Amino acid sequence: MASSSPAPARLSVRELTKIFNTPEGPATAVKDVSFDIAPNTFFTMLGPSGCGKTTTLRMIAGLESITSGQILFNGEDFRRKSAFERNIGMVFQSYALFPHMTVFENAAYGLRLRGADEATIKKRVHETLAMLRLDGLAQRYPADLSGGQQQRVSIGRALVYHPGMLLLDEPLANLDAKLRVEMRDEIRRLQKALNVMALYVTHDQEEAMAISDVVGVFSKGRLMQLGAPYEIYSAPTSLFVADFIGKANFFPVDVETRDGDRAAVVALGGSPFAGVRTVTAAGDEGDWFVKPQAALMMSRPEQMWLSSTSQQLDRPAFTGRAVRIQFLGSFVRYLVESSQARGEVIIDLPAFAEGVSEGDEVRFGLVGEGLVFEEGVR
Ligand SMILES: Nc1ncnc2c1ncn2[C@@H]1O[C@H](COP(=O)(O)OP(=O)(O)OP(=O)(O)O)[C@@H](O)[C@H]1O
Repeated sequence: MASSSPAPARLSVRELTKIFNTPEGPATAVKDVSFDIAPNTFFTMLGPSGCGKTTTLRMIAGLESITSGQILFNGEDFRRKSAFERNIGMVFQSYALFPHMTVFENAAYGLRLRGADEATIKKRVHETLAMLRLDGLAQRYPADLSGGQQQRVSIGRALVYHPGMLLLDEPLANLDAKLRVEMRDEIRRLQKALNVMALYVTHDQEEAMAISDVVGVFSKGRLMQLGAPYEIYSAPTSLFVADFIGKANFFPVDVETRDGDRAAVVALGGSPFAGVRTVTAAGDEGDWFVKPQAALMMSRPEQMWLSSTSQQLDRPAFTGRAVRIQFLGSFVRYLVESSQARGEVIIDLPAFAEGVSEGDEVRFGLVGEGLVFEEGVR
């Protein structure tokens, strides 16, 4: 007979929209958001304040009604289930522990609600507290714990009944920087050990990159891009994502010719570069960059070279002035002012550039191709 173990849970969100009625009239917080998350994935919703990530999470949790769209978990329509029936573990920034209950009772809460017997409760709570290295603190009250310990208890409380999905809304925001890094590694370790899907909300892009299998970048209620951290960093599909994730250098260019996805561009001052065009909105399959057309070319700081003006060059270059040189341990950062760039240029090199001091005129350029975006399309 075939094994009867349930298929691992998959999440599908379809054209999810949330419109709030506010005193100023209807306000769209989430607009046509769709994504598919594979079983056991650590998925992070990332974006600036007010972009709709918390509202999306709350709709999945059943804490917020849905204006339109669909949420399917394991093929089941979540709209037909109450928050309780969705069997979700939830962790909040504020911990939300019960102050009058011990650590043990806080952790036991979800099991009691589900009618578990005392022996099961004892076993599961002890297992969970041990996993979170809280075993010695079971009889303490939340007020007698550090912030990090309180957050561990709230994670334990969410995991103890083996939820189908773990939802975390900025869980580390109240912790100091060092503890945040420790806790994010621990959350990731637990999620992988328990094989549970995690949906995580943060506005901290480094945290999102470090913890996630898949990141969804949100802006103004829309999902702008979904991908592995490496993908959204190295192949952003919009100016917004290019700018929001990591550091980026932008150069105004004219598109001279194009061939499929590739463009030959000319920078201000006449230097020719090669670029890969990246599209953003739907519906731009047709003509793009009717030549010559203004665009922006993007490159990451570690995808740049830099040299002193005394060196002979046989490749296209920008010119500028190195206004600041920072030794940052594993790399050296050059901040360059150039009339050919939009804003200050950041160039990260593995070692000091020969013959370049602060204040010197420099030449610099892209290693390989840049990404070319239509200006203004974000
Ligand atoms: N109950 C509500 N009534 C009216 N508007 C709301 C409500 N909740 C959220 N909003 C609005 O919806 C938009 C999205 O809010 P949401 O909290 O989802 O953003 P967020 O990306 O999680 O931001 P933050 O990181 O600041 O929490 C915002 O403009 C917010 O003001």
